[in-house]
Amino acid sequence: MSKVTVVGAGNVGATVANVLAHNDLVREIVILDIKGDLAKGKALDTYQQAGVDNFSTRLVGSDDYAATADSDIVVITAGIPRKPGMSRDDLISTNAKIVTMVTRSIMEHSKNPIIIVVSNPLDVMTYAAYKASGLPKSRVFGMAGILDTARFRSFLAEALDVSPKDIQAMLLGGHGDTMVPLPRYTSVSGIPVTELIDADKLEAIVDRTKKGGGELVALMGTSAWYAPGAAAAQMVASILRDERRIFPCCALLEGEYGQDGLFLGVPVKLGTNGIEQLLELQLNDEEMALLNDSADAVREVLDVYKAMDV
Ligand SMILES: NC(=O)C1=CN([C@@H]2O[C@H](COP(=O)(O)OP(=O)(O)OC[C@H]3O[C@@H](n4cnc5c(N)ncnc54)[C@H](O)[C@@H]3O)[C@@H](O)[C@H]2O)C=CC1
Ligand SMILES: O=C([O-])CC(=O)C(=O)O
Repeated sequence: MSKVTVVGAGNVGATVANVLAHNDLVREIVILDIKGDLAKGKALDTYQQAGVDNFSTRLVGSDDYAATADSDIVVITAGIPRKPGMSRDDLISTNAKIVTMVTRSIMEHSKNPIIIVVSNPLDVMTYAAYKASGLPKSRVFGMAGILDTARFRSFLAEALDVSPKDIQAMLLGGHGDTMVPLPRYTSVSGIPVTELIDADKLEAIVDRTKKGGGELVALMGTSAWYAPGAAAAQMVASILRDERRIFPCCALLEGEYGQDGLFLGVPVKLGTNGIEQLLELQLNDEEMALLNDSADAVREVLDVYKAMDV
């Protein structure tokens, strides 16, 4: 049994902790937030759910990094979420400082954790955590692709009147409106999705997926948390159980997909050591062009980060 720290006791962080506690595969979850009482309250509330839902995971809330000592996995959700009218990239000046500071503090108390970044703008915040941690690339990666494919799958399930469980999908690129859902790698119980739905309808669903985060921000005035929190918890579970599941995650590319020195969403295998393998798909020209556009969009934000003094 292991120890997991979730940094940020807000909407996403509290959901990650809650879902993970229900999985009952972690000895202790520490929720850390600059708002110490909020962290303590969310931890206490979730632990009081243990008697109702029958799990053994202990939960501790704190604003002191000493409580995070010897964490096996750290999920970073600290930072501001966007409001209607903002893009994820607008969060960079605030969140780059937060993610960098959080990562340094974590590394003072845990020698060799696996870090999963959730804070936005995701691809660049994952880069920031990688740089601040000094950890190998297999141990620092970001959550976005599970969420984005889950949205794609839910829209397809609704359109086809089938269960989202039976839809397998893949998606590449940055966690922004340039993300690249891949219909050619999407199937319903093994049946290519392109055989089941009109091209026009599929295109509309791809477009809705790309803007899926913004749709929720417009509805709620802040960004989503249930699906994002569950997605990050699913990554933790694959690592702790050494399930070796293949998920689209934000990973450092060093030549793969023609990109170098950029964190971008690609399929990876998650096991005990973090990223056990990065899979390179045989993309056609159109898919590759879309991925290159997405990489260019991420690189623009990365350049802003690199020019910052964090
Ligand atoms: N990668 C993805 O797919 C998703 C990313 N996000 C991102 O996750 C982040 C968190 O979103 P929410 O939980 O909705 O926000 P929230 O505002 O509910 O919670 C953020 C928490 O971070 C804490 N915090 C701020 N600075 C801190 C610091 N230096 N140390 C420790 N804690 C600190 C705040 O006190 C707050 O409790 C946002 O940046 C959001 O854009 C949200 C959904 C999906
Ligand atoms: O849209 C946002 O700002 C939060 C996020 O990344 C998502 O829900 O996909």
